Amino acid sequence: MQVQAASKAYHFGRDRVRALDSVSFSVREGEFVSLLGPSGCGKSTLLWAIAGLKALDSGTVSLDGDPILKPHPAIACIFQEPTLLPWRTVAENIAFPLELRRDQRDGSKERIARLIKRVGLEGFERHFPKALSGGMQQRASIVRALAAEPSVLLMDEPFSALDPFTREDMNLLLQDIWIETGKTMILVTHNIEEAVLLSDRIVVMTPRPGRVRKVVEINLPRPRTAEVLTTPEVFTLIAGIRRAIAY
Ligand SMILES: Nc1ncnc2c1ncn2[C@@H]1O[C@H](COP(=O)(O)OP(=O)(O)OP(=O)(O)O)[C@@H](O)[C@H]1O
Repeated sequence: MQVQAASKAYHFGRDRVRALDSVSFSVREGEFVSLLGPSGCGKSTLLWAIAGLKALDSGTVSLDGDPILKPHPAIACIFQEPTLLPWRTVAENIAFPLELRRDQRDGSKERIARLIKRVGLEGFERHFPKALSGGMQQRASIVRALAAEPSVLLMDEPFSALDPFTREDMNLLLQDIWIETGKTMILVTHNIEEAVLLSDRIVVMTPRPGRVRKVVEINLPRPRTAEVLTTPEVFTLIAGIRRAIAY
């Protein structure tokens, strides 16, 4: 995945907000990269452009050399809100994107059943979303996103509406899924600890206009647990990232 000189401004009336200014970075296949920065630095704008859901003013996004100008079957997204359809059961919600694409590949049912079990939703397939907790709804969103076997998973603050304990559980689940599936993952977050726990590299962004301030490699062994965040080495790392954001 390649982002090259991505720029975008929003206009409303006579005002103009430069959301992104010549942002460039690349993500290797199978890599976990976080886009980290304060509110308003253009993280969501950038992620939506990578998803093919928002047009850039200039610059390009490409996957294996193909320009991304509209949603791409190899790229799936998970948003802050679970966005499950309230009138469909968990199983029907998960199958929905495949239905829309008329994707009837052999083994979809088995794959979905395996994923449901993997995220701990076995037994809840016939429940409606409102009967599930926020964490369970996001588990269903993860399965829905993975059901069509994308190669890239984009996530826009997927756990920020959850309580801290559930959030930690979800982070560890996501790490396990990343290790098991080897998918390329790009996470938007403003939580430094979350970014350090999960990422191979963190792209630290500046606010208005959003630019790349620095790219930080996280060379901690995996699988990582929350304890990794309490070591002096990681403490220093987090302080450095915090300084980079504040400066
Ligand atoms: N549709 C829009 N119209 C006008 N301005 C917008 C629009 N969407 C975003 N912006 C502005 O562009 C800038 C970047 O917004 P964006 O949502 O991409 O940032 P963000 O880093 O994801 O913020 P947050 O962490 O608060 O979600 C902000 O200043 C925001 O106010």
